Amino acid sequence: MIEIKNITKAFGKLQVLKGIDINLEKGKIYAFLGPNGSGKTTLIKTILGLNQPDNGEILIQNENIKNNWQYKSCIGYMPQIARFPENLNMMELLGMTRDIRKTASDEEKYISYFNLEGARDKKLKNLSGGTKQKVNAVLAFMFNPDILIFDEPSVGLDPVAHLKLKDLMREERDNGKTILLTTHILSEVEELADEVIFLLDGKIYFQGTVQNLVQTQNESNLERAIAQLLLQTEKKSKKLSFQAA
Ligand SMILES: Nc1ncnc2c1ncn2[C@@H]1O[C@H](COP(=O)(O)OP(=O)(O)OP(=O)(O)O)[C@@H](O)[C@H]1O
Repeated sequence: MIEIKNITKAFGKLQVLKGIDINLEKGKIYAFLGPNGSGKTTLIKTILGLNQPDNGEILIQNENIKNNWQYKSCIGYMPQIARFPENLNMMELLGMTRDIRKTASDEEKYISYFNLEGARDKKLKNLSGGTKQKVNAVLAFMFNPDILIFDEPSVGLDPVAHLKLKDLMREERDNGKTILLTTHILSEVEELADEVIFLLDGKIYFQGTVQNLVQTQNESNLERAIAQLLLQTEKKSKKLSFQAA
């Protein structure tokens, strides 16, 4: 479904992605993990065409995404922070998005699912942070895309909305969608992820199931396995800087 081949990306002197190779299949939820600044959002934005990679290529449904904007219609994206035209109300925003996309949409289903009835006529600038995130969720799901990308989706959501979002992700995975998720909430990873992709220092440091990760680190749970991974890499980088000195 998504083939990522040797992607590199630098911002000035900062080499953020140093050669990423992954194949992401249909019907799976992939959780991208890694410390702050490890390149998770940069990789996601590259898949979305919001960043141009310096090298490498990305194929979605067998088509190279370079200079090809049509592929974006098969992706639903829920960003970390909602940024909307503030003077529109929710229905105007959804209507405008529908007019641009010109494809069938099912916003009413998701307005009702996320309990957004009361937000219909309110200006977006006056909505709470969590309500804006729910509007973002409606935008991500309403066109029934084959690929769904969530960047820290639970930030600001109340527990009911968070549960509903997780249920919907599982349902869509079971419908054959490919789901990419970045999160720092490890319980979310344990509950949802079919595979974990751990980014470190611009590379993929681990790819496999949560169970694999826990076993390879010889730990009792995901939190401890991740801590163990980070400790190992800290030791490695200290050793390298000691050798270089
Ligand atoms: N447009 C940009 N211009 C310059 N530097 C950038 C840009 N976007 C990201 N970076 C830098 O690239 C690095 C990776 O950032 P990125 O947001 O991909 O990390 P992340 O793994 O998503 O982090 P977090 O867990 O904190 O969200 C950071 O050092 C960040 O400052």
